[in-house]
Amino acid sequence: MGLLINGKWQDQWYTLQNGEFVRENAQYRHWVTPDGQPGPSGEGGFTAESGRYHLFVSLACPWAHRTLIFRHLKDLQAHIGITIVDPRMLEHGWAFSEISRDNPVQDIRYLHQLYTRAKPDYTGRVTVPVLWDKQRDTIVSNESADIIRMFNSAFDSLTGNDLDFYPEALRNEIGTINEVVYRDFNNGVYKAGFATDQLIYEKAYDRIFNRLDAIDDSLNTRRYLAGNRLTEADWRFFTTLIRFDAVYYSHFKLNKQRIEDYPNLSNYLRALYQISGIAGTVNFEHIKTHYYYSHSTINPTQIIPKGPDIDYTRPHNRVQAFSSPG
Ligand SMILES: N[C@@H](CCC(=O)N[C@@H](CS)C(=O)NCC(=O)O)C(=O)O
Repeated sequence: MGLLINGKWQDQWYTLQNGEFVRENAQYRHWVTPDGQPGPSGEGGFTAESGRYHLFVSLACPWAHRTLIFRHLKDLQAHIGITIVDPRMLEHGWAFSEISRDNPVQDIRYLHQLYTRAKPDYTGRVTVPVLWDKQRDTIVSNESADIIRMFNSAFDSLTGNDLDFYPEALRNEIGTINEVVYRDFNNGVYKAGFATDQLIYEKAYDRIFNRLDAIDDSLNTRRYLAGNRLTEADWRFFTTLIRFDAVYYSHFKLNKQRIEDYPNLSNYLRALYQISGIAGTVNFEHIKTHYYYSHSTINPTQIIPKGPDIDYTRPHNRVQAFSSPG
């Protein structure tokens, strides 16, 4: 675990601010667009082309997981390759192991070498996911929220897949949901888990379970977070939800209750998991290994729990609950 300072790797744990983990903003915010025009941020010149871009991901990471889900939902597998890092993130940070022989960037062992290849004096954290441009030999984006939006539409004319998880009419609603779900849940679990101050931990814990209670209630009348349509808001929520009972409940001390114990959330989670191809993006071995083995300040023995034993393929009630009577 560490970061780059002026292009030099330093092995160190997160620097907290008065006991609180504060996430660093992603530094690469360019956009792939259909014609290479600049997107909402960064420079232009990143035209959507088959085989030009490559994703570096961890199967453990909830942020990287979003990009894998969108690569699948939008039929981008044949157009965008992936390299999966080793789940154990230790003194060199994310590293490539024998499972990542398909790395298009040769002669690198660690992800930080990809960052310094793009910018030799890079200063900052070295995170997954990374969307890499093989043609310009640089990073397009290391922000999952942007990458899923590019995947949602930029390659549509190549794939012929025009499924839209960020529909114009729901954008305000999706934005509002994303903001609170990020603050209280996606990032909230890290705030609780990495806290070195009791009150900071308890504040994050309360926010998480208040938010889960509210969403569980809202799922009584809404099939998905933004109403009756499946959107990016659900997929951003899903990647934290699916890790909760296996990791966050115990490793991050979020043990008020499990997602399994929520009537609506547990069914909603299984419904998303059972959408075609999604289970294939979920790898509990990588997920558990990463957190329990890499966070040695939290789990110094590096013992990885065997359980839990939850069957996400068992039936859910979401279709039945939302089919109109008669
Ligand atoms: N804003 C980024 C956050 C990505 C992120 O924090 N990834 C974690 C893994 S789950 C990481 O690579 N952490 C390494 C580090 O912070 O040193 C995104 O959503 O893409």
